[in-house]
Formats: sequence, C-alpha cells, structure tokens
Amino acid sequence: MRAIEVRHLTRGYGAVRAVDDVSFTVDEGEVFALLGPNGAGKTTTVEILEGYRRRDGGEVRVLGFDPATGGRAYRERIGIVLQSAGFEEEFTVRELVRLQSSLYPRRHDTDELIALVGLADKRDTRVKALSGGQRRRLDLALGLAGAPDLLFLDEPTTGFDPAARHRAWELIARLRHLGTTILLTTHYLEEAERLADRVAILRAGRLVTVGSPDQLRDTVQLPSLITFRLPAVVATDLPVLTGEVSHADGALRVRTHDPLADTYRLTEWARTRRLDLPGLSLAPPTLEDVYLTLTGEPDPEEADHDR
Ligand SMILES: Nc1ncnc2c1ncn2[C@@H]1O[C@H](COP(=O)(O)OP(=O)(O)OP(=O)(O)O)[C@@H](O)[C@H]1O
Repeated sequence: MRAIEVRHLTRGYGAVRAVDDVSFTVDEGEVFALLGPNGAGKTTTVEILEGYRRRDGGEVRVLGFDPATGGRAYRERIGIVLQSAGFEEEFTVRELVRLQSSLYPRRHDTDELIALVGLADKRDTRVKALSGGQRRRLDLALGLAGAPDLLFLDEPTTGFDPAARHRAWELIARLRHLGTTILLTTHYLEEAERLADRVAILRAGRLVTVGSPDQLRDTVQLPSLITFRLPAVVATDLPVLTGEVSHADGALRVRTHDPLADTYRLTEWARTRRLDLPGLSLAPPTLEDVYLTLTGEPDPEEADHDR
C-alpha cells in the first residue's frame, strides 16, 4: 500500500518554480528522506503534503486523502514535528503531552510516550527547565501524540550533540519498527543514509533522483577512497595503482574504482618492505558524495585541495 502518492506536483511563487513537476511515492512503513540544497523545494513539498500550502497543479494522495481537502479526518492520522515549536514554558512535559493527546481520538498512553522519547525522568519538569535537545524530544512526543500513521519529521536532529543524535536515530528506527511511515527532511546526509529506506533529491524544484542509498550509489559509480599515512620519501616508491593518488600532510588518498586490487597491491607492497600503513582505511562512496555529485555542489575537501 502507498502512504503517499505525488504526481506532477507544481507550485510557483511569482516567477519562482519552487516545485516543478515532481512525482514520487512512499510505501506504508517506509522511512523516506527528502534531500536537497537550500531553496530546493523541500518545505514547499512537505507543507503541501501536510495540507498547509496549496498546490498549483498535480495530484497528491496521502493515506488516501487529498491533503488540501482532507480536513480533520486527515489531520488525525498524521503527526508533524516542526523544527522549533513554541511551548507554554510553565507546563510540565506530562501536562503538555496529555493535553496534545486529548485532541486526538487515537492516542498513546502519556507515560509510555514520554518514555519512548527518553524523557521519563523529566516528565514532571517544566518546559522552561528543559535543554534544547530535551525540547526537541518533547517536539517528537507531541508529534506522536495522536499515534499517527504518518509522521513528518523536519530536520529532527539539528542542534543535537552526537550522543543525542544517536539516541534520536534509535528512536526513529524504533518508530519505523512499529510501522510508522516517516517523511524526513534533513541536511545531514549521514542521517538519511542511516535512517532512510529511500531518498529523493530535489534541486531547484526538480526531482533529481529517487532510490535507496545503495541504488543511488550504483547509478553514480563514484570511486572508493583508500587512506593511510606514510612519510613523503617512502611514498615516492608506491606501486602502480589503478586509482588516482594524492598526498597531503603525510596522508595518502587513493580514489579508486577497483578498491580490492589497489588495497591488495598496497598491502603486498607494504609487507615486502616491512612497512606499516598507519590509519589504513577503505571507504565506499557515501550518500554525501553521491548527493554532492548529483546536486552539482562542490566537494568541500576537493575545493580545499584546489586552493
Ligand atoms: N512564501 C514564499 N513566497 C515566495 N517564495 C517562496 C516562499 N516560500 C518559498 N519560496 C521560494 O521557493 C523556493 C523553494 O523554497 P523551499 O522553502 O520550499 O525550499 P527548501 O528546500 O525547503 O529550502 P531550505 O533547505 O532552505 O529550507 C525558494 O526559491 C524560496 O525562495
């Protein structure tokens, strides 16, 4: 079953074609990430799906509803977690979650929901005494208050410290496991790679591509990266490799389409010379590499090299 179907969606603001003939579908139970540079049309698309912005053209069905006309019956089935919701500072976590849940016919148990987002020990704390990361978890609890079939998550971990980000990822994975469909927007490619079953990349209102991170990697065919450290004098004697070698500050980088062969040649070469290759690592192209290629954004590291 499809949770979301978008066909030939368009929306303009004056001369700007913010969303330009975009089509994609999201299956029930999928985590789907919408990616793209600033101004690509993500927010416009998501707000049309939420029913908060009108479209100029195209068809949209979400959970069987047209969001533009779905009204309350539609809203009761979706959850929205915005980047920074304003709270009544004097309420406690539990009061706010209970209040929000009371608006929905279907709801989670208040304490279970608070525990699910990891705020059990803060449930009687007033909002004004929560940290930024704890507030974002409260945002999430409020978005989940109506036990939604579909959750819209807008940059869920912006401003999180690394540990909090990992906890949020675990929570999103748990929600997915419980069968919630999730539409995620994020600028953290690692987050999309970690969480999303499929991603769509938008650029200047157009859909550039859609697929699983592995499918996208296969279509773009970027090199893998072998890195290790070696003194420059020794590096002059490297074996012939299929990949392109660069050397900076004692670190060697080999961009290669044949990582197996090049790793073998390198390690064999090092062993016969009784050399160590400190920090040796082999990394496949990341979703970020694929994204930067598809959106035509310069790779910041490459830009540094060219300077
Ligand atoms: N209310 C509006 N009035 C006029 N132009 C708008 C409006 N909202 C968005 N736009 C324009 O539409 C385009 C798409 O904007 P949108 O906010 O959908 O992009 P986005 O992908 O969400 O960007 P970001 O990553 O910066 O949040 C941009 O060129 C933006 O300037």
